Amino acid sequence: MLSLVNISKKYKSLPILKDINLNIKENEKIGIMGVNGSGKTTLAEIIFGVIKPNKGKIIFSNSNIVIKNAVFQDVSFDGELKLKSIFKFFCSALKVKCGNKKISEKFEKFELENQLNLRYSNLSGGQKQKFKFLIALLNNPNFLLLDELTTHLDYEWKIKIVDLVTKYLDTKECVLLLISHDSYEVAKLCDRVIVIKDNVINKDFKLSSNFEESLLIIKKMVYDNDCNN
Ligand SMILES: Nc1ncnc2c1ncn2[C@@H]1O[C@H](COP(=O)(O)OP(=O)(O)OP(=O)(O)O)[C@@H](O)[C@H]1O
Repeated sequence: MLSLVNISKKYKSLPILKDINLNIKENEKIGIMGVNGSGKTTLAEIIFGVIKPNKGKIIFSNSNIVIKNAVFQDVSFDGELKLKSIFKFFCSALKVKCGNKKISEKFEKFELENQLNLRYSNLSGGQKQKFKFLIALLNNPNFLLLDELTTHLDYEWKIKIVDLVTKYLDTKECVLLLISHDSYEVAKLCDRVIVIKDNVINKDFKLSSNFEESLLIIKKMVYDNDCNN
């Protein structure tokens, strides 16, 4: 569906990514892992066209229309705006019909109905994360990037959000790129993992359809834990 060919990125003279080659197939769910500052978000921003690489190209080999949506960890909305206004703005921009009843239903699903008329700046970190995810699903994307999806969420909401993503992915042909430090969500949501280290894709491996097995594979491959010991 999409190929990265010899992608390199530097900030000033500091290399972040060097000659990255990556093929992403239809419907793949890829976890992008690696230590802080290894270049995960940079790679995702290049794929999403937010920033340009210094070298290399991206080839889309699918004629289907790709609706790419993303939840970036640092992207925010105007804090003065109320959630309902932001939501309506996106409905209109994305040409999604949403009356008041539909809006209430969507907000209730994420337990944000009491925040509908609050300003974005008044939300907690977890509520902001849920709201960004709600917006990201508005137009049924078939290419979804989630950057540290559950970072600000408590345990209960982490499980719920992973569940909501799973349900969404079950009903839709969709590529998922999940940037994460969290083995639980990667094992739950992904079928393949790439690890960025020393500016390159250092590991690229498949996960199992069994969650427990996937957790063990991640522990072994990412954290170099020999699970038999
Ligand atoms: N606009 C920028 N200008 C200069 N350096 C940048 C810029 N954006 C990112 N970097 C640097 O690029 C490197 C990779 O950053 P990136 O955000 O891609 O890492 P990451 O793997 O997503 O990290 P984390 O897990 O902490 O979110 C970091 O050293 C960061 O400081």
